[in-house]
Amino acid sequence: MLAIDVHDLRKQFKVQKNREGLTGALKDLFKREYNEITAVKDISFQIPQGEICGYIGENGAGKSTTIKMLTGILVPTSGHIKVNGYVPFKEREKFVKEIGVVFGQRSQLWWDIGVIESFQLLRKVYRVPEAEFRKRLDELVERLQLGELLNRPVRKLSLGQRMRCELVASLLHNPSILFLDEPTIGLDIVVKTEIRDFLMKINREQGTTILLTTHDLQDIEALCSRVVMLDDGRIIYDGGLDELKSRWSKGREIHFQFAEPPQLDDLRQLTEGLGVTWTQENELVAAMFLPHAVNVSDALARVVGGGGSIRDIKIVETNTDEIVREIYQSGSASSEATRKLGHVAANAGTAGQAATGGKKESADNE
Ligand SMILES: Nc1ncnc2c1ncn2[C@@H]1O[C@H](COP(=O)(O)OP(=O)(O)OP(=O)(O)O)[C@@H](O)[C@H]1O
Repeated sequence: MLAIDVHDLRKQFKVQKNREGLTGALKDLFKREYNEITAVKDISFQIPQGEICGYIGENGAGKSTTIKMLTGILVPTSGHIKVNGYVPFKEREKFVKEIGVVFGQRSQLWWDIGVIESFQLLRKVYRVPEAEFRKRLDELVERLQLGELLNRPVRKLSLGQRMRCELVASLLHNPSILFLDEPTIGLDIVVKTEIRDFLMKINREQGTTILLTTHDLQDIEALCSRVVMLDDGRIIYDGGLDELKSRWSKGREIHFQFAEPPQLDDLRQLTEGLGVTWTQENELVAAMFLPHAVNVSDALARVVGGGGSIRDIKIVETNTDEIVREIYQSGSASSEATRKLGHVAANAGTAGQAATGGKKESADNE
């Protein structure tokens, strides 16, 4: 059985139009006018059990709306969804036991009570037997080093501590699918790394399927073998991360901060023949741009060995938004999208055999 099976999924929102001025407001009182926004436009994708898949796209692309439909919070306008064999918005009670959800920007823990009490409440909500709960809690607390936090109220936790507690909360009932919406947003690199390692482990050891929404390409690099990219409600890419990066991101940028103002010509000479380009960022910082084919350590060695006194070196990482933006700017998105959509459609065709019968479940907006 597929973990997630989505066919022709669409979500439209009705948004009230506000007419201008007093007469407009009066007219609105008597006869409301509405605009329709289509946030998700007939998308199809399938995720097998045990996969970690990144779900990316610019702000407003429709990621959260998809996740809300997949977790049963929103009812689709049309299309089919099955998550672990359930139609999320229809079979909620049974279905929620199968999934864990973490929205980085929102908490599922109660603010004023101790963390452990929130966990106990969730145990009751999910009807987890006490012995099983204890065993799981001990394991998760040890892994995420939450021991001394358990009795503190959530409002007194740092963001990193809270996020680790949110993860435990989402996993207490041992779900087989985890939905993570920006789980590392605002965290420092140490906590981000801890969380990524933890997610890798639960995926490897327990086969947990993970759908991850993020703007942080490092999250994707650390965790995902596959990426589904959304733009304006449509899937424009579904495939491996490496292919996406080599195809769409032009390369890496390294910033060197010098003790004395650097001479770009000298730097160009040092790296001659490598195919890198140099620009001046500010008085003391020069930026080296390396296309993918260039070996990073070769280029670094040449600059470092060049004799200038370097104060700091920073590798500037591309984030997912930049890749998405580059796709549009390169102007080749449409042909690529067509090719990829063809690929997606082909996949949907095969997976379609596993999908439920032909009846179309559709519902009104919430
Ligand atoms: N409840 C709603 N009512 C009306 N429009 C909505 C609603 N929820 C989302 N939208 C609209 O649907 C579109 C997609 O929004 P969505 O939140 O799914 O994007 P997103 O990809 O998750 O963006 P972000 O990265 O900013 O979270 C946006 O144009 C948004 O304004």
